[in-house]
Amino acid sequence: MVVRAAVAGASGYAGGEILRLLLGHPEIGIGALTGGSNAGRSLGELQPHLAPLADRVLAPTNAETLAGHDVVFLALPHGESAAVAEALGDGVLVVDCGADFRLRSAVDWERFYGTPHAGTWPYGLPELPGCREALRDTRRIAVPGCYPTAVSLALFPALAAGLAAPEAVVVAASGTSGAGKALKPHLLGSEVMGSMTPYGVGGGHRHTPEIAQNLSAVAGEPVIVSFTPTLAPMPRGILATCTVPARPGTTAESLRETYAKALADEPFVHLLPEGLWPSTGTVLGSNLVHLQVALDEAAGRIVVVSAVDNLTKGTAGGALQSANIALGLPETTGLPGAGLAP
Ligand SMILES: NC(=O)C1=CN([C@@H]2O[C@H](COP(=O)(O)OP(=O)(O)OC[C@H]3O[C@@H](n4cnc5c(N)ncnc54)[C@H](OP(=O)(O)O)[C@@H]3O)[C@@H](O)[C@H]2O)C=CC1
Ligand SMILES: CC(=O)N[C@@H](CCC(=O)OP(=O)(O)O)C(=O)O
Repeated sequence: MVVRAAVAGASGYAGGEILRLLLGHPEIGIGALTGGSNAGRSLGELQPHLAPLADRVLAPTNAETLAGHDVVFLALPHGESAAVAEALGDGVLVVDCGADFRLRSAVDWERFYGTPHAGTWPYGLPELPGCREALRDTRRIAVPGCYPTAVSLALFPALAAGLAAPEAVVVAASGTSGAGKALKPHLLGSEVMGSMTPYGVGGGHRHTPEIAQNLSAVAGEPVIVSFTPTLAPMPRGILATCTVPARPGTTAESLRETYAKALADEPFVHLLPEGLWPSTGTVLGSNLVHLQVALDEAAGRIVVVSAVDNLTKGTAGGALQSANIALGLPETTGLPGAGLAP
């Protein structure tokens, strides 16, 4: 075991998923585990599914408890990462699952998060053009938001190939774990079970500028994004339905060929066989992204549907995939390439 990793926020959903994946990673050993209000409690009490780590006690989250590791995964609320990362020094690989270092625009950051912008780190979505190269040898990684992962991977091939005009409309459903483990009154079982509702409607969701940033970079021009998230009565998973206007000359064949070519070498992002549509169930617990494309000729729009597990490829798996690249390991090491079915 050559690499030692600490996980801050080990009592949360994202931290727990990072640990589940690290338990199966042959090159990374698990060092310190830290929490916030749960510091001092054992992981067995908090994350009983992580049986091999049941006796590990959570330390408080600070520079002392996180020091002495090669990699530190931060799975903390927004705004908590900058101070911790600064105290860790430049030689440590810091992988931040929070939003703090994702956006390039300080104006967008302040508008959507309401605090001063901490900075911008290499973006942990290797499949986006240019991102994989920027992750090699970096010591800082900003893990994308779960919706931006699902949406950016769905639309980048069409925009990069010039098949689509730069106006995306996205409606995406997420499982409740996307909101984290802390108690939220609108997320009680009786509010969520058997019911669906949108939120952040009208451009208010903080993932809107992150999606626009990613798509604009691949399109080479500003992409306007209308994004409507919805909450679905399931613990995990995102299903994103994304549409963009088809440019004249785009055909169903050219669309399919473009996606097949763009994704041919990707280990985790798969264009499903024709006629088969993505479902959250089939990617559950895996680092997979399933896509399907169609040309709606009557509406003149390209339709792309993507499915990801928000906690795996949408957070912890994406974090580990990017960390593998930064550490010089094969990108797929320790990552589940198959989902659970049924
Ligand atoms: N859930 C998801 O699908 C996704 C999450 N993320 C990001 O990952 C990060 C973690 O999210 P998630 O796991 O869902 O959230 P949770 O609420 O489940 O977990 C939050 C974790 O942070 C700890 N924590 C809270 N406040 C503090 C503090 N002030 N100082 C130190 N530790 C603290 C908590 O500790 P304790 O419980 O001990 O108080 C807990 O371990 C967030 O930035 C989130 O945006 C990113 C993509 C998707
Ligand atoms: C269902 C749900 O509430 N999902 C979260 C997104 C989770 C995510 O990607 O997280 P961060 O950008 O916060 O890291 C939300 O909409 O705020």
